[in-house]
Amino acid sequence: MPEQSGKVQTVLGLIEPDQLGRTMTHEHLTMTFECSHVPPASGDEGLAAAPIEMKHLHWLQQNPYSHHENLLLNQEIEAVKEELLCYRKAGGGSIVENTTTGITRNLPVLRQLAKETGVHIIAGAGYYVDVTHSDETRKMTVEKLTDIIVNEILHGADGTDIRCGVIGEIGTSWPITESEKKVLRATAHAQTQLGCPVIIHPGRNKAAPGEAIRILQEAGGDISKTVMSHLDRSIYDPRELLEFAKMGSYLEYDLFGTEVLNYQFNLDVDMLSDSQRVQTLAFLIREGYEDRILIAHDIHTKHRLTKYGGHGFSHILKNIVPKMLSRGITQNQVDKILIENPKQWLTFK
Ligand SMILES: CC(=O)NCCS(=O)(=O)O
Repeated sequence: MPEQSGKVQTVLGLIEPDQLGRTMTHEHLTMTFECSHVPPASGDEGLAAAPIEMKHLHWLQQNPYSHHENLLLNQEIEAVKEELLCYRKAGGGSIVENTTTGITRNLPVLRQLAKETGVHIIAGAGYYVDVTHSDETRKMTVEKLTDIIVNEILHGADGTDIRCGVIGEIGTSWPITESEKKVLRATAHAQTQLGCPVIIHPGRNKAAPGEAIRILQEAGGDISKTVMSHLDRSIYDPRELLEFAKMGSYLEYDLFGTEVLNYQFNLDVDMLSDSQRVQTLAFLIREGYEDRILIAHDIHTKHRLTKYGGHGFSHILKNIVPKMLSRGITQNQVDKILIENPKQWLTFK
């Protein structure tokens, strides 16, 4: 039985699950997102190249992926540190930092932030979406990929002795590519060996979450210990959502704070507002899924930091929790979503 059994693995070492406290299960503290750059609309090239300024903020909020500098969250370590101190003050305890290979994971920075702020940080093992896979990664067998992921959890990643505490976010596109399928199978095999938590980034299509879960399931993965991220932009129809929920994964609404008219990555999607996210949580609770819900902000660009006029890492604790309570979600259910469910998920079997 690995030493992780019954514990949660942070970048500073193993902790007791009860030490986690309120936990955001899908965030990034340092990463790059150039892989997802969207060319600006014709006429907006000047805005896309201008420094981030108050007078451009609305444009940036609506076009976050068209501004190169906005995609470099790794340049904001000091601002993120300030945010984490505020997060602690607001009652936050832990953050899952699921930056994986391909979007510039930086484990020494995560360890430094954990030491300086007292926030427990759980780092992610594995690989982001196909466009970020190296030729070497693409050529690897499932066995080789499994070994790498297991090693990132048992011994440390990126040449450090800093150990990841969760596999993911494992990136998938739509349709899921061959290289991504291998990584999903390796994820399931590593999870079988380690009894660890897994988190998946689905492609931007309503069929994507189900397909990723099916691949994991066929490879022996433990779906009850797997989180499906980004449901806010993936499955809208209530009946389809309940069909997906039956598959048994955690259901994550992790784009709290994102309010956009056009979702740049898929213009067919009407991105949920925060009010609609809260309504969806209430719906899932009524349908009996309160043990399966997780929430977060998935901050991955500069403009969502308070330094740039954004909502920051404390938005859920300061603004969304009161809204949940005012819409009939009980304090006990809020605590389940923010404390108990993350704890169950993050504890190694
Ligand atoms: C870092 C990351 O993968 N964020 C997800 C953005 S998306 O719009 O939900 O795909």
